[in-house]
Amino acid sequence: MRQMRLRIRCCLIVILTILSIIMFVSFYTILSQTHEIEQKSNIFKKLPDKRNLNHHHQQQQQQQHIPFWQALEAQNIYDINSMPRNYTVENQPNINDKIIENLFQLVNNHKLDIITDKEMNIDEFDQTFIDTIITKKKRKFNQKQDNAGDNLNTKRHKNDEKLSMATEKMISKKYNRELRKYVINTLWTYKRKYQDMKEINLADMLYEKIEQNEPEKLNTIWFEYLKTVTNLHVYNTDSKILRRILYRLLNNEILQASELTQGTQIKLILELGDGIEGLLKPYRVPRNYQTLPDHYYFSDIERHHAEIASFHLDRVLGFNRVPPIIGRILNITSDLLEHAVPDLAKTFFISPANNTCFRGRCSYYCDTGHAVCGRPKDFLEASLQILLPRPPVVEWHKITHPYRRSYSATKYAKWESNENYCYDKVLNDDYYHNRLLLDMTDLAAFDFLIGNMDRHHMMRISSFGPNSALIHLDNGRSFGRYDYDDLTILTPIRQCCFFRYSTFQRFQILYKQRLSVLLNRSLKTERLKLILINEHLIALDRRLNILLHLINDCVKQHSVAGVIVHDGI
Ligand SMILES: Nc1ncnc2c1ncn2[C@@H]1O[C@H](COP(=O)(O)OP(=O)(O)OP(=O)(O)O)[C@@H](O)[C@H]1O
Ligand SMILES: [Mn+2]
Repeated sequence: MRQMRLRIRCCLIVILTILSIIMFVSFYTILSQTHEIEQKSNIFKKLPDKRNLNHHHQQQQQQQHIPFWQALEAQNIYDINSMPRNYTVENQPNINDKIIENLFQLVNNHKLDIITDKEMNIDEFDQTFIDTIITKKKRKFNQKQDNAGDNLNTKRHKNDEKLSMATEKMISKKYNRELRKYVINTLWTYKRKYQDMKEINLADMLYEKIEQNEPEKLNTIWFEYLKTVTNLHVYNTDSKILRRILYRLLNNEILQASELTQGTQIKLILELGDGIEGLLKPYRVPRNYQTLPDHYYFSDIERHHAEIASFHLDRVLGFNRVPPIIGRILNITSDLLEHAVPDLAKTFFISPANNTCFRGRCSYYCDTGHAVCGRPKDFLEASLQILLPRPPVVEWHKITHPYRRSYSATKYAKWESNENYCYDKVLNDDYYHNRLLLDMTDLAAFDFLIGNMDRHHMMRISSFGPNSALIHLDNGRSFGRYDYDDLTILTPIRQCCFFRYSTFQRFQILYKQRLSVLLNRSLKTERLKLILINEHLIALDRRLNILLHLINDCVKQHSVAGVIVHDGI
């Protein structure tokens, strides 16, 4: 009997030991996985960003470990802990709220929205003066174009400086004044011409083509969405379709993945069924990664979260010119590799860390050293944007931005040295005597807020005809700095001193209700967490203030009616 008891006890002890070993092993495995997550931040602690070396010690103490249970919740745990959070803003502006309030009052007193043509408070411009000067200047400009070729080289740059100095002398301030009046007049004429025009939508425009070639697409959600893509915007906030199309982007099964060869950095086209095609840009860098100090805007890596944030900001600003986009988590193997066309499939591999990667074939960052890899294994965050119909179905206008940067480390663009550039090149050109001018200033305001220096072209659907809004594509190189506001992005507004009335009114509301609060609210609807870190939100409020100060400077110089234009849009 005693022996029996002893045996039972022994058995119990053995079972308990085995159980505790199993528990210990499984607990260790879970812990070590969390440890893997936390290790990343440790790596960054050992290798601080050079710019922040002086702050580094401080920040090291500030960085805290994220508890295990929080780590399970936060998908972007790498992002949250990966880099120092302390910073000082460079070129901090002198902001005065009173100036902004006064500006609002001044503009509101003008009641630009109810002024009729007759009451327009702009003096008659001198038509003959404009005519003679414009023809002269056009001839001169064409000559310059012919002489210098199309390259932005230093030699030409020096030449231009001489020429533009001469031009400036020849064409007096009077010319600029007359030209400004003339442009405002053309915009009023434009308004009169188009204000009663019905919006055109893509569904109506493409109906026959689709009925002939792919009639099955007429009953899709995609076709419903096309009804809301018009010459004025690429979605309708009031329509249920926006929610439905975002839902499809987020949840539809991926049927095929291929690489979009246009552009420089990796992006995939995903076929999503229901007629929908999506443009995917993958996770590349953490949310608080700042553009490397030695990188020009044209070397900067594209950020999927910047694309998503830009969509939300554009919507908050009331433009509705960024095609709908969502953040989505994908499985690299089952969502992408298993549906990849052969050319793309060839570029997949398993990394030494056992993560699935692909590198694609694009011209920038498409080598094994810069591959897109799962973190961990197959887990990939990406942005997915609806792909609008492209040529030959729909014709696009790709307009070289007059304020395009030089895309070279050694060369300058003309607008950088010629303060009269807007009058010389933009206001002078009847190509801009329509909505394009104020679309361009809208875009400059948008780009300044998001910190995008990479706006080399302006895109619009030309099939809509001349009254067609710009479409704000390609915002991946924005939100690169939160500690620096690049004032040169505002050059179109500073030099032209024009701004759209409706945009100004919207900005007034956003200023009063706080842009960062409204944007953050919009971002909360996103599935991916923490699209913009707080530092970027703070920067947005700061930049809106700077922009309003700039408009105030313009108004001081040219009066309200000479700057703020109500073009009916
Ligand atoms: N949502 C979209 N709908 C339709 N076409 C699109 C869309 N997004 C991008 N495109 C087309 O694909 C081209 C390349 O996309 P994007 O500009 O985002 O890539 P990129 O690598 O940044 O290009 P680049 O190097 O020229 O700046 C665009 O110029 C445009 O013609
Ligand atoms: Mn680009």
